[in-house]
Amino acid sequence: MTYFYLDRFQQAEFFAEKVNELPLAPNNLLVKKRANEALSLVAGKRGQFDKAYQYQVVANALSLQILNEQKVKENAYQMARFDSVEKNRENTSLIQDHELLMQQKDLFMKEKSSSIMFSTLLVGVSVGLLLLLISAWMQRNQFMKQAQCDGLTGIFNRRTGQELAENEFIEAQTAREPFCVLLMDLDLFKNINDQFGHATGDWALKKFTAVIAALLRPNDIFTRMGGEEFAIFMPKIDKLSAMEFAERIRIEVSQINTRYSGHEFTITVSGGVSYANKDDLSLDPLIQRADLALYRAKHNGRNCVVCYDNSFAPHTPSDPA
Ligand SMILES: Nc1nc2c(ncn2[C@@H]2O[C@H](COP(=O)(O)OP(=O)(O)OP(=O)(O)O)[C@@H](O)[C@H]2O)c(=O)[nH]1
Repeated sequence: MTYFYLDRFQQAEFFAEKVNELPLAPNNLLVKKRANEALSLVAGKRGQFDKAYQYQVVANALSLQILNEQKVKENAYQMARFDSVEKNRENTSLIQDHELLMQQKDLFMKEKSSSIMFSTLLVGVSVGLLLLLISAWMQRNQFMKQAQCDGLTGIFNRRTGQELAENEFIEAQTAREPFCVLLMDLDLFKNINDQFGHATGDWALKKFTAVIAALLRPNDIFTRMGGEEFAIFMPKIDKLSAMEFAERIRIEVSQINTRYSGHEFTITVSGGVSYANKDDLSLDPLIQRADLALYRAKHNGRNCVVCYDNSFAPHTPSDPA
């Protein structure tokens, strides 16, 4: 164009032709348009109006193409902007969703931890209560045992043993079943205490109890009546079997090895057996008769068993056995 305005048409035409030969790439559109305009002007100056017109048409077409290119670029730019705005919006929404999720997660974790705390507390309180109940129950059992049993030997004390035996006796009488009592008294026990001391006497009482406990039947009620006097209340056993059992006890006791007490001595026991009559209304007369038999055993020289019979008391009720 510069050459054209300097009236150097030939040079203007030469360079415009050169530019016009460039390929129809988007970067070349503008220069090609200007080249065609220059060629059109040159042709117009030379009076070649047809040619000028054609160059002008090409220049216009190129202008249009340039305009289209710009529009396409603008559209692309707008689309890109729109995309970017849309992506930003999506990002913001995603971030908000994420924050919401995190808050929900936080809430869930808090709820979970408080529920775990509550469960732990509940389990702790339950276990504590259970332990308290168990210890109360064990204490109750211990108190009951202490109230029912003799502290030294662990067998029933007189009150409990006689109470249990009384019930068994009434049941036996109602069912017309036999019932026997064996009263036992350790022989010359005072001598053991005096010679070897009270602790050895205690050892002898415990050993004596253990030996007899091993011989008892499940129904027998073994009782410490007091001091060195013991009783076995025997439901469902006749006087013959009761005598055999008493004799067995006597022998076993006489064979106790006392070496483990630290002293060597002999333990013997005397026994009195009585049996229930149909006229007996309570356990007391049986115990009294067993006591008489025991007294007779002591009188007979100790270390023996005597069974009560009518000869002890000629005026007592008749003996059906
Ligand atoms: N070590 C000890 N001795 C006891 C216990 N209870 C009673 N005794 C003693 O037992 C002895 C009983 O003596 P006595 O009643 O004279 O009778 P015994 O010496 O066994 O003579 P006999 O019964 O006639 O054979 C007393 O010395 C009491 O102190 C006890 O729990 N432990």
